[in-house]
Amino acid sequence: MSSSSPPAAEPATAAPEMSPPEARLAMMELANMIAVPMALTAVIRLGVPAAVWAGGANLPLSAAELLPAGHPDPSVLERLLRLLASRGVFSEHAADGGRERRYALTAVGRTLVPSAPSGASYADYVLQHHQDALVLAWPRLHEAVLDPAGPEPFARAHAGVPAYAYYGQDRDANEVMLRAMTGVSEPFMEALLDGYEGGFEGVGTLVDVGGSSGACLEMIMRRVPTIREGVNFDLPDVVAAAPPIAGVKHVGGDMFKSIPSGDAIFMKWVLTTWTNDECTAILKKCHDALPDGGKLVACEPVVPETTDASTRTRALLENDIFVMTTYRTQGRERSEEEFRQLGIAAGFAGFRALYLDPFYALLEYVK
Ligand SMILES: C[S@@+](CC[C@H](N)C(=O)[O-])C[C@H]1O[C@@H](n2cnc3c(N)ncnc32)[C@H](O)[C@@H]1O
Ligand SMILES: O=C(O)c1cccnc1
Repeated sequence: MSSSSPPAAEPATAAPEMSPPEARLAMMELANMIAVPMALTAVIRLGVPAAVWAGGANLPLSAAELLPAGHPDPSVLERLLRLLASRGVFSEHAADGGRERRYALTAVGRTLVPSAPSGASYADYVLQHHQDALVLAWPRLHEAVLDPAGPEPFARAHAGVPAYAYYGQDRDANEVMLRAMTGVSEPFMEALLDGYEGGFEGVGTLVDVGGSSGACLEMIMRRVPTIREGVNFDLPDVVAAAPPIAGVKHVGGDMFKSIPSGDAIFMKWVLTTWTNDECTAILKKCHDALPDGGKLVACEPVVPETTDASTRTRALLENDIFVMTTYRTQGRERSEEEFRQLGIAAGFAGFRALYLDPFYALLEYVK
């Protein structure tokens, strides 16, 4: 997938007229939707995806086989697996003449198993989003509507401490965040590097702003050997927990104050969490750190113009509300035009968007 225009929207199908019982059923499903991510979190905490995958075997296993021998009641786990099979995470197989249900991972379920040497996967992202500290913010979502200029729900739930500062104060939360970002970024970076051929040509020093563990930078440098030096720039507490990477210098600091200079800047999933004014401030610091003609390569979700029921639209709109709840009420997914305008406000002369992946777009700003 590589294009300068976003993936086509699903044809706008008029919502079929539902009978009252069908409508009540649809609302019953929505009212209990929390069961899906929490069942997912539970099976990950229990190590189920890795046990089923078993190094690539992916043989259908029963709940009893997934639990320690002598477990008093495997039916509790089986109920979670049935729900997740109905949601496409597991495939269900009948065994023992239909008396036993067994479960293997689908393609969706396989995203929960690490595919890169870091050992991180989408399972870490699921765990990050459903840890107690983040879940506590959700019941306060309506307060973001009533007080849109006030603190975001996460800060309201944590005595005014915003999420990034909270991670810095809590070793476990910091570790979970690093793994979550790595787990989501690694498979995307493969797609980016396949589609953005020549994009880093002529770059000797590349700075990753908000680079977290440095996993993205490591992948870029493995594929583009002409980059001699990588600078992984993030908050001091974050780089302190990042693993050493050959050719990469971890630098702690604050992107609102100053950003290390380089031939080009990479920045992934940073702008979405900040307000328009904060984004302009970050982009201005990037502009200052680049030579004339230098590029900022940003990767961010771009919100679709149309509203439909496709998986892509739902994933993007749900993530927009996650950002509103966790990072900033006015931090948000933006349209391509909004990203272009942010670049102009910061002094960038050129802009283009490439759609190399259904979730993230590549936004290229040229000084
Ligand atoms: C959502 S994460 C994205 C991580 C990584 N770029 C990726 O996509 O895998 C945003 C990153 O921005 C970093 N960050 C937040 N505030 C920052 C600041 N003031 N200066 C530098 N980095 C910051 C966070 O610590 C975090 O690692
Ligand atoms: O964890 C997330 O979903 C996330 C992180 C940064 C920016 N937007 C979303």
